[in-house]
Amino acid sequence: MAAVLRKLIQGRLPALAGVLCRRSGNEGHLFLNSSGSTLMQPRCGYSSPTESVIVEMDKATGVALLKLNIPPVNSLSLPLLTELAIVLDKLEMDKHCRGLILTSAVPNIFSAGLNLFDMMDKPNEHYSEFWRAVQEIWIKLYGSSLANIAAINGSSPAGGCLLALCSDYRIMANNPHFTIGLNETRLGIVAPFWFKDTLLNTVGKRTTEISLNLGALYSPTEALSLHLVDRLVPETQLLSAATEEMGRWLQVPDHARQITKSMIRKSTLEGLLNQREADIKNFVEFISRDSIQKSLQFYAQSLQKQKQHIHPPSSSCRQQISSVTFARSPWYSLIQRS
Ligand SMILES: CC/C=C\C/C=C\C/C=C\CC/C=C/CC(=O)SCCNC(=O)CCNC(=O)[C@H](O)C(C)(C)COP(=O)(O)OP(=O)(O)OC[C@H]1O[C@@H](n2cnc3c(N)ncnc32)[C@H](O)[C@@H]1OP(=O)(O)O
Repeated sequence: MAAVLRKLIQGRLPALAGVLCRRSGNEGHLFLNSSGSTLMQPRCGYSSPTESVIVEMDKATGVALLKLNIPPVNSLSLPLLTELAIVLDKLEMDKHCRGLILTSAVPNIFSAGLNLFDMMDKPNEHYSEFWRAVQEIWIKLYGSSLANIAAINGSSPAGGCLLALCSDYRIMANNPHFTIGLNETRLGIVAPFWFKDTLLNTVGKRTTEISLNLGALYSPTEALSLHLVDRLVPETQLLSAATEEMGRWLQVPDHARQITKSMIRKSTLEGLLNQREADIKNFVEFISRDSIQKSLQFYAQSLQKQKQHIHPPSSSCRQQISSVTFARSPWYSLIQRS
């Protein structure tokens, strides 16, 4: 496979030779070194010692089912991101693995996005390490050489939505209680340029403009209409639909699909790979501001207060979800106080 890729890239697609990996420091994935040789490590097994990332490998099909398993909401903490990075590397290095289905083991939640507490009241060194780990996961997932399908079986705000956006295809459970979107502005923070680019590549400029500025969270039906997700299925059929869809992706020879994916995603990946350190510096400077810390604190408190004051949404009325989501915004807290 490495030989085929080398030949194709050196012989027929010289422009692709030497892309991406020189600055990435990532082994495997779609990154090739300047001589066109792959940077994959020797094959090895994989398992997650703490079971916060469950991997079920179907040896017959070469498809790995990866379930995030950090109750209550699969928030992406530094330990989870670190563990996920190790698992992704191992899958990428496994010569038998061709496809990855990403889902959640936590009922009703795909992922609540970045762990708020990793961005609050911490020293700058922690923010820096945390942001590097977030970047790493995006680079590994968005640049993965595996066919990657997200089986979105619950709510998926912010960083959770980003995880799904990294996939090649998104199938969501058609449950009106679930929401998905990049809601960062509602927390008083800003989605970084590479979150924005990933959304832009998926849904186009106008939808990105509206979604990001408003911090919009969408129901599955709305997400489908915006092409934020590709397909809706009843919850009970989600994994079988993802497996069936994976079959379609695996019918294409790996090298052809991988090079095609690399061509399409290369410039977006380079956008971050070319300025990782500057992006980390920017994040640390931004997140450590007093005003941003206050916004995050309001937001985290409002999440906890919701528990005390608002019953969890039990009816099928989507309006209720929207108002709960809005009520969690720090700005709403401020309006309420004034
Ligand atoms: C000039 C500047 C230019 C550029 C900027 C530079 C850099 C960029 C800067 C910053 C960008 C940072 C990017 C961040 C992206 C993110 O991902 S931020 C996280 C956003 N996440 C959310 O908004 C989701 C919040 N959670 C929810 O909406 C709900 O919890 C959810 C719908 C997921 C589930 O609802 P429900 O089942 O009712 O559960 P609860 O709400 O009751 O929650 C259960 C407990 O979990 C805690 N929790 C929820 N979300 C998080 C989280 N993200 N992190 C940590 N903890 C979380 C919640 O508080 C409850 O805790 P408790 O049991 O009360 O202790």
